[in-house]
Amino acid sequence: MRTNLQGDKLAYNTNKLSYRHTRGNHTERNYDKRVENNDPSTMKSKYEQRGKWKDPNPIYKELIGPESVAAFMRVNVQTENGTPIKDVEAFHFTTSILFASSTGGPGSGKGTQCLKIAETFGFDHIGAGDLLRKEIHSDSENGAMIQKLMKEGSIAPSEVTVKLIKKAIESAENRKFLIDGFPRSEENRVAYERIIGAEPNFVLFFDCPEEVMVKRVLNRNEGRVDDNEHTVKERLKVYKAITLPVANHYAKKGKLYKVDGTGTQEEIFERVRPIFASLRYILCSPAAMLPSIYLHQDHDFSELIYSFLQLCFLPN
Ligand SMILES: Nc1ncnc2c1ncn2[C@@H]1O[C@H](COP(=O)(O)OP(=O)(O)O)[C@@H](O)[C@H]1O
Ligand SMILES: O=c1ccn([C@@H]2O[C@H](COP(=O)(O)OP(=O)(O)O)[C@@H](O)[C@H]2O)c(=O)[nH]1
Repeated sequence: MRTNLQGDKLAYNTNKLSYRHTRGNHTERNYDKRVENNDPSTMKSKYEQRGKWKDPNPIYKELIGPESVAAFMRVNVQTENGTPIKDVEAFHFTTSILFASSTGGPGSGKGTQCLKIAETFGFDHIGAGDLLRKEIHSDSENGAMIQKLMKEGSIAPSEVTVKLIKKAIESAENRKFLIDGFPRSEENRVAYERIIGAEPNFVLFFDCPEEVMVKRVLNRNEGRVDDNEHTVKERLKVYKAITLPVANHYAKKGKLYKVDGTGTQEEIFERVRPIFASLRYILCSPAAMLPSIYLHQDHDFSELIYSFLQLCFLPN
């Protein structure tokens, strides 16, 4: 038995801190058993023996980094009688910032779906094209140049777009961003990583046949300078030559989530929803995730969490 700074009796020694448990006993024997059962390597081999082990979905590997898990532990470690241990480093909780991106051809439905995602799952929606259009209408020094490039179906200089995205991120209160229609080129991607200092945690890709995209663009009717037959042809060329390779880059990293972009808006959203539904559970309610797992100070918690997620929430 040890005491902390407030004089509370700690249930176990420092590397056996008890984790608040809604059921069961906090006896030392019970605790040891639980540590053994929930130890990542034990857990993995147990499920491997049963032929049930699958590598976790890469989305979650990205999201639940050791940093957020460590913070999670600090907040939740408690004494035997349930009062928080106050000499544990800090009581703040920091979830990793989540950056999601969407890509796909013009008219593939990115904007429409991203708005629904943002509304349903509490993301800040940052439309790269929207930011550029605002810039055109704000009479900024770059406005005329951006308008010319848009009309040609080309891509604006990366520095300009990334700085606008950065500003939008900085002025948002949220920690979850959905950056729509970006990155559109390899140069965009590199500039984003350099200026923002992060890469998207995952990228949604709306897969849509060309004729469907063209039809949607020509019916968009929002008065855009680039929604005409000539420009849409140019945009499709740019998309195939310059944007698709970036999507392939993310695919190789296991970050690309391809969504069939045909059908009604509702049908598409039902394909997107499961991806974000499980994310929401993880991001909004980390404390709800691990009600019965004891944590061991020296462990790499991320593996433990991956195992848990894999067993409980992931469909495959
Ligand atoms: N599933 C859909 N079926 C029919 N029209 C759609 C669908 N999704 C979006 N649209 C319409 O098609 C146009 C292009 O969609 P948008 O979301 O702006 O695409 P993107 O952002 O990829 O260019 C818009 O007018 C939108 O209302
Ligand atoms: O990161 C971006 C996003 C958009 N655009 C420009 O804005 C236009 C419209 O893009 P948006 O995503 O709004 O529409 P979409 O092409 O998907 O219909 C593109 O063709 C580009 O000219 C750009 O240069 N960089």
